[in-house]
Amino acid sequence: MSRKVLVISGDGIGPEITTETRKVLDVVNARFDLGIEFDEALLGGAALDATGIPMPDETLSKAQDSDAILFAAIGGPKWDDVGRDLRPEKGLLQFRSALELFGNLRPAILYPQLADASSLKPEVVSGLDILIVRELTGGIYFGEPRGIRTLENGEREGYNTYKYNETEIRRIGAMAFEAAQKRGGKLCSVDKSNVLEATILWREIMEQMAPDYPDVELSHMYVDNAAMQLVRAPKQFDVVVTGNMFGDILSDAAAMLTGSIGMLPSAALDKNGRGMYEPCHGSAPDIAGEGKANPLAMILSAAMMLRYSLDAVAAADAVEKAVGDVLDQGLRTGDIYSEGTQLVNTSAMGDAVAAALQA
Ligand SMILES: NC(=O)C1=CN([C@@H]2O[C@H](COP(=O)(O)OP(=O)(O)OC[C@H]3O[C@@H](n4cnc5c(N)ncnc54)[C@H](O)[C@@H]3O)[C@@H](O)[C@H]2O)C=CC1
Ligand SMILES: CC(C)CC(=O)C(=O)O
Ligand SMILES: [Mg+2]
Repeated sequence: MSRKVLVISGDGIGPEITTETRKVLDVVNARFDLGIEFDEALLGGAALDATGIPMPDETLSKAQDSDAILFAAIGGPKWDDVGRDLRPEKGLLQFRSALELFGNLRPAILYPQLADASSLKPEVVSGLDILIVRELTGGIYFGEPRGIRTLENGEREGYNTYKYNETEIRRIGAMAFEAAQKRGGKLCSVDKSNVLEATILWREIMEQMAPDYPDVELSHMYVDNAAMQLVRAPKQFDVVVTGNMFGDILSDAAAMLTGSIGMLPSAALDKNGRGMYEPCHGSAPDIAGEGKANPLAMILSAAMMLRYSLDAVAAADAVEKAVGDVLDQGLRTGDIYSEGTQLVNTSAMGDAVAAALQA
């Protein structure tokens, strides 16, 4: 079976956490005889520096020729002034869109060993296991028209367009309903339909779809309340489905329930299940190059890749167990450190996960 993985290490802490994730993948590749072939490509700031654009054609064609993509993160202050169309973030959005990676699964699971690191009290988060399904290639991050224009009175105005069509809503809805069927049978659709027309349609379509999934209990919540409920009583949620921007924001908040943004993996999937696997966090320029980054979100993203795109479930289980083992050993990067545990750097954390896999 062909297993070609394209690795994109990106900017900031990206190369550091990619090195650790490759260590882990190299061990499972050998131990489970997976035959994964790795290739590399540029995206974001690194691509802009090397080629003059943030998403080179070569990166897209390599991605189209791969079974899965493993991506770290892009961006940073170095590229703040390059212009809107050349920004690393623009390259990432173009890449997700070109590959039609519309469904972003962001599981927020609390490892019991990290109960002390969560922003909430242990009794509020213990056993937390929620899945945020974020629409990834539409909504206000992509809507046209957009821009900054000069008005008749001479002042400038920035504007964006929030829109979703029925096809976009139905395909993310189907992914979320199906996920809820496989989990606890509860789906909460998060919108702002008291104000935004695009989400009035969103809610209407979710309601229309519900009878096709009689085993799923559909509810709706406004996004402001959802943000509050997420930090008040997060275990009320099973699967949450929401648009691009709301999902971006709510999943960063959910990360803190699991101890750190450095613990939240994700899968961005197309309609055939081909995926790009990436931590939910960004390039963390404030700690880049210091050996402080937590590589576990990317390592757990690699486990999702093994499970969903490479048909290597036993290897995925082994990686997730190895992460639990190093947490049991008390090893912590700074973002998840608490008293009585052992502070380690990025590379020691990667080494420990790789060693746990060999044990
Ligand atoms: N998918 C991607 O490539 C994303 C890229 N970005 C870009 O990343 C750059 C920085 O954005 P920020 O808003 O600062 O978000 P960020 O997620 O990079 O960092 C936010 C905070 O979390 C910490 N952090 C993030 N990942 C960590 C890890 N693995 N271990 C330990 N601490 C970690 C950082 O040190 C920082 O204090 C920007 O250029 C932004 O556009 C932001 C989010 C996602
Ligand atoms: C460029 C941003 C939309 C990336 C981001 O924050 C994310 O995907 O979580
Ligand atoms: Mg984000």
